[in-house]
Amino acid sequence: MIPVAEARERILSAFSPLPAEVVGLADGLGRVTAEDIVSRLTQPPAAMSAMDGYAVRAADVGTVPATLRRIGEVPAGQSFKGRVGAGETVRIFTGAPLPDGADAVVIQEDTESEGDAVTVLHPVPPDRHVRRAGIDFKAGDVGIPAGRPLTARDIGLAAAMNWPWLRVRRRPRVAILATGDEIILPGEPLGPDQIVSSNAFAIAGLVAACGGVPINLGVAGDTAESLLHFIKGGERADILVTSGGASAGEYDLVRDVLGDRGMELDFYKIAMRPGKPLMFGRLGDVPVLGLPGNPVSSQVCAILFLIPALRRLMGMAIGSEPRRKALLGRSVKRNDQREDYLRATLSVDATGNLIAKPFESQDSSLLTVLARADCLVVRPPFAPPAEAGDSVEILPLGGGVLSF
Ligand SMILES: Nc1nc2c(c(=O)[nH]1)N[C@H]1C(S)=C(S)[C@@H](COP(=O)(O)OP(=O)(O)OC[C@H]3O[C@@H](n4cnc5c(N)ncnc54)[C@H](O)[C@@H]3O)O[C@H]1N2
Ligand code: MOO
Repeated sequence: MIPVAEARERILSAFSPLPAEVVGLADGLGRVTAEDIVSRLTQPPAAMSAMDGYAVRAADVGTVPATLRRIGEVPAGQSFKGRVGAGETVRIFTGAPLPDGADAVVIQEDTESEGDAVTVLHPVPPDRHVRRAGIDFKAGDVGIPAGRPLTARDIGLAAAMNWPWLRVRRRPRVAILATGDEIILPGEPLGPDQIVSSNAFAIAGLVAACGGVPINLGVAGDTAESLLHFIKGGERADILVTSGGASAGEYDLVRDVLGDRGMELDFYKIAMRPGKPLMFGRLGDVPVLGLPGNPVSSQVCAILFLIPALRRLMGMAIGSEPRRKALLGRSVKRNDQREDYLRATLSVDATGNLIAKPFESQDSSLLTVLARADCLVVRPPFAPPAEAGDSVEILPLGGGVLSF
């Protein structure tokens, strides 16, 4: 059994960023930038009015009331051809360029006008209600760095920087194969002793949520023939993920069958609970991640190992997962040699502390517990017993809220 951190490193070292592709801006949401997005323009391109009112020379309205002569107007999208001289003003609108000579804008509510005479009732300092050229960004500025999954806000910024298309990483194709004679698909007629496949669907959801393309290969039976037949569908994938058939029984064939087929095994078995019989190897050009069959083991391993692999394929930085600290909501026993990932709820107590309360049962078959968990409490190998109130490390789980 190798430690969790080593398994993660070995998996990561098998992946490098996928080639880039060009997508239309509107299709960029969630895609990962393959290069810095550099502005093609300066924004605003010139000094602009932030208000509807009058462009003035601040020096002219230091003492009020001050009556100025209106010499023209400038709506947004046009520019004033002349120059504002002493005692003069130009009617201006929000988003219009400030005329030469003016250095401030008086909002129209602070003026009275009669014919060409505009009386300013309140003084303004230079630059009041003026947005100077380039205060948002300048041509050549990096707006969005490479390796960032694009939010709706980023798309808006890229559009403002005048990009109709973007270079992003190709989405990783993840072939997912469930295994087991007892496994059927949701909705199929259910025979006695059969189990409905949840793993492949949960993994597919995770892949899609992370920006990958899940390819569901179906369910292989517990024979070499069946496995070999089904894995063919994974040939053009960026990674093949299997679920089940990973442990010690006579029907747990994945490692042996893929081995006979030429898979180079990198490692098998890690010091982790749930997820001990994790396997990683390479079949031809395709990395293979063999997840255990137990549903919680399968999903927790996908969170810990498949997500970082996808991030690397998409050229994203691989930091450590977003781990945080919380206080235990109940006591836990000493840990053995396997790093433990306990399913737990998160809440905030009356004094504002984050409380992680592990579920009483941590059996790796319990899908209800996993679905209701807000985080995983990480217990290092050989951690001593811990009491309610002790500080622990947690790995928050995403909760159905779209990131925008
Ligand atoms: N003698 C030993 N037995 C087991 C060991 C061991 O070290 N020695 N390890 C245990 C651990 S830990 C795990 S985890 C499981 C992993 O088993 P497999 O990967 O071989 O998985 P299966 O036997 O195929 O299935 C286990 C369990 O999960 C259900 N399953 C399988 N696929 C799916 C699916 N797609 N959707 C939902 N549920 C699925 C399957 O019906 C079984 O109940 O092995 C222990 N045994
Ligand atoms: O590792 Mo198994 O995943 O303990 O159930």
